[in-house]
Amino acid sequence: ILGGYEAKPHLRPYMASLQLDGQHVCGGFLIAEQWVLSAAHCTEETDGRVFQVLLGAHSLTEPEPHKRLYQVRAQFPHPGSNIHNNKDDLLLLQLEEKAELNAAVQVLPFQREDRDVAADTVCDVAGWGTITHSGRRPDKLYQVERPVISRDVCNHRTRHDHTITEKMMCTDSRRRDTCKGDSGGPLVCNGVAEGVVTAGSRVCGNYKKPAIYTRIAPYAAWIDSVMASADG
Ligand SMILES: NCc1cccc(Nc2n[nH]c3ncnc(Nc4cccc(O)c4)c23)c1
Repeated sequence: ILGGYEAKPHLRPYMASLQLDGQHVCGGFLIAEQWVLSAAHCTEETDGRVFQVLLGAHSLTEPEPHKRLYQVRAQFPHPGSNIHNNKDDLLLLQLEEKAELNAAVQVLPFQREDRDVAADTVCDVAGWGTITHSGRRPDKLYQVERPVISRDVCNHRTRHDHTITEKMMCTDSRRRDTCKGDSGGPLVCNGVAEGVVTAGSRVCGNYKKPAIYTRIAPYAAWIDSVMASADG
């Protein structure tokens, strides 16, 4: 998160850190007791290894009462996701067991009504992604508020040049923005998860490249079908 500030500990009890060998790789969030939603692109440099999911955390390193690392039983990237574009950039992770819910571990509802969030709506996004252009990684969760920008503005030739589909949305990226390691985290508007951070052009903090999110509502049926079909 660039241009943001340290979050209040455990006020975002749905936040997940997707880790490999104890290293934060991507964000994610709890959508059901045994399920975390994130971004498919997060599996790109993992050469087939399965994530571990840290829940109940504010600090990535310090001991905290409700912090717990969960094993992942299975990972389900959206079948339409691919490395060449941002389409269908969603990843469902089934935890090895149901997460123990408490003050620091809670589920976040996601939007099921497929209607665009109005431009200028101020939403918030949090993550353990880099907090400087030089790539400094925080130990604590950071957050930032960002206004939604219309798809027409985001698709302008000088911005994302008509690559933003009706299953994506954008927020202004002037100075305050998402960055490396924030992918997979939720864009929360009025207490509901409306989008999932996708890296897009990977640029951070440049107003000419607004932040891009996969809208969740268009994928509600896919999410429900994967959760219903998986065992347990
Ligand atoms: N703002 C959109 C967005 C959301 C999520 C991730 C991303 N960026 C990135 N995702 N993956 C990456 N691998 C390497 N570098 C990256 N961006 C980067 C790093 C240092 C300085 C800088 O200006 C940009 C990214 C960008």
